[in-house]
Amino acid sequence: MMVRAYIGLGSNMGDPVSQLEQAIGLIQDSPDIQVRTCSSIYRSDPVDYLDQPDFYNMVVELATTLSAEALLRRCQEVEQELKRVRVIRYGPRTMDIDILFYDQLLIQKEDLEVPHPKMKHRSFVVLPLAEIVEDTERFSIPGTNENLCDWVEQMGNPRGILKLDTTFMKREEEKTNVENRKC
Ligand SMILES: Nc1ncnc2c1ncn2[C@@H]1O[C@H](COP(=O)(O)OP(=O)(O)OP(=O)(O)O)[C@@H](O)[C@H]1O
Ligand SMILES: Nc1nc2c(c(=O)[nH]1)N=C(CO)CN2
Repeated sequence: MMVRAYIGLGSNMGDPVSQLEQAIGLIQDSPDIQVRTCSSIYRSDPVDYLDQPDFYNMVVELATTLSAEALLRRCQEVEQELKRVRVIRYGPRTMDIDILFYDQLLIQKEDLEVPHPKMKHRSFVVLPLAEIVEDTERFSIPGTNENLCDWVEQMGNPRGILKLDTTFMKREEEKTNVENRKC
């Protein structure tokens, strides 16, 4: 059965923009996975562990016949192929891939929690997600009474995040507030 899934990608070591591009290429080349839509790339201040470079994040919509567990394994293989180095928890990494949503499923296993538990308050996930979801109000969050539009509204205008103009663009820009026009 073909299922819609959303993944979040992040990188803050090496050449993040090129690594995001490579990760999407590897995912697209996987049997049983199609890349449907990619958000813009967002550059943001690190959260949780602050003493590390800015992150480059994006969200991608997939169509897949893989189970959620098999999709997680494939995402972990792609992380490995990009030589992910992780020394410090929440610290710098060449590639981090999280499964945000897998259809409307609620999964609570030791090695896989979907919807991803931390994403609600992470502007670098919610904003790119809202960019590629057609109707944020109709996008309900499994396990809650909320929809994506509620999350966007609760977030207000987050600081320290910049949407890059072009996907896969390499340009240093001054960080400003991202204007939050969805909903
Ligand atoms: N939805 C999910 N997507 C990806 N990994 C998940 C998910 N839920 C649980 N995990 C588990 O998280 C484990 C550790 O992930 P990782 O090392 O990337 O954490 P982290 O990136 O440091 O922290 P964060 O959870 O804040 O992204 C993985 O081995 C995986 O089994
Ligand atoms: N801005 C930003 N900060 C982070 C990120 C990330 O992807 N983007 N990932 C982390 C580890 O999960 C910790 N902090």
